[in-house]
Amino acid sequence: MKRNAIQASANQLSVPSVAETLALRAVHRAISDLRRGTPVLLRGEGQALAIAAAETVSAAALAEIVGLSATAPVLLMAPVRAAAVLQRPVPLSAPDEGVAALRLPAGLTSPESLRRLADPTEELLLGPDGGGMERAALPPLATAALALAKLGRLLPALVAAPVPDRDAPGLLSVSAADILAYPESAATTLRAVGEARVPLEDAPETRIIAFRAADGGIEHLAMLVGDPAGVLAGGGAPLARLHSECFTGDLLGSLRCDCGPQLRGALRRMAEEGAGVLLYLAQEGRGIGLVNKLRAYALQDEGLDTLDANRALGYGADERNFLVAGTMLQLLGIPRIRLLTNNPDKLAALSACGIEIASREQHAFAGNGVNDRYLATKAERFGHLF
Ligand SMILES: Nc1nc2c(ncn2[C@@H]2O[C@H](COP(=O)(O)OP(=O)(O)OP(=O)(O)O)[C@@H](O)[C@H]2O)c(=O)[nH]1
Ligand SMILES: [Zn+2]
Repeated sequence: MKRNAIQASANQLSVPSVAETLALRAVHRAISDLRRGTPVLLRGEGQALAIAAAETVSAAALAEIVGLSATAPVLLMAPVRAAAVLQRPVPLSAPDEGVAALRLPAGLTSPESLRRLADPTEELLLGPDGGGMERAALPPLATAALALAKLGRLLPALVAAPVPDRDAPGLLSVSAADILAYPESAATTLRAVGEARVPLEDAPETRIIAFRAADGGIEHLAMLVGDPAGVLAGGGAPLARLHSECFTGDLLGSLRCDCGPQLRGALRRMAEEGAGVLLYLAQEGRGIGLVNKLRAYALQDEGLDTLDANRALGYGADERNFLVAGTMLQLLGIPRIRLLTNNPDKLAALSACGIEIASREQHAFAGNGVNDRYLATKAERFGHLF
């Protein structure tokens, strides 16, 4: 069997320690619990917080949290969403505190009202005065709580109540510090787990290598077109593209974005040159997931642009971590590239991972009438280099 020279080095950089594996596993399990509406116990700094996602919490889970705490639960949200709910600005108590707590009036504690309070695509439940909702003191570990909901690609809104710092029967305990370290820890434990030759319409000489992190999350893919190792051996830099998954654009040909033409265009250009590597990253919707991207589209149809729509949901404009891409290139033995992109963040992130970017290759496609505003926002507000 003929083996690609690059494939041989496509294994793991270093074996994760037992502690690292346990930490990743606990966070991954906690994400699953939040997604199915089960409460989770956050622990750290001698404190503990019982949380459940507002989007999925059941009446039984709410009762469980209430039963564990001496105080009434509060609603944790991104400040921008809290301001929309209260219908007045929410000044932050510290410059980097990306979370606010709201006291829940008695009439607003059903799972249905919590879900609606969390979701900006729903009609506001409250009157113009905020319906009796008030800010509350921020409980401990609130930042990690919001981060966990985001890792679960849920709306970043949680019911939360401080509880005694000891195990609670039936609830999974997870360390707040492990949650905050998770994106980086997961990226550094990637290893190649499967590969095959997959001739593509646009690039017949293509191999696909799948990478999986120790958390067992969704795999990232590398498409090796032609012979990138040969280009490197000759002292050159192969073409490379970091492509974040876009179900609607890549698979369905959605006109709302430029992902489809960018994906096929990159593969075609690599095939024409005889070499290239396309990293297909499991970062749907700039890292907010497909469901939230659909919500963001609904908000865009009401007038917000792509950046403000993300923020209205409580997410950042771009939640991606490109360390996964840097790690994959290292595992593939590709330390030097010519990067097809218009996004300055990708250049900075790969350089920070020690990848040498020999040049940036522009990767722009004409608007189609539907995506013109999206492309304009990328240029004007994301600083894309068109
Ligand atoms: N949240 C959100 N994500 C979107 C929207 N439109 C497209 N996306 C996602 O944006 C990502 C596209 O990213 P990339 O193709 O890497 O594009 P980019 O960051 O503009 O960088 P370059 O194309 O390299 O210049 C995909 O994950 C899409 O699903 C949108 O309106 N909202
Ligand atoms: Zn897209």
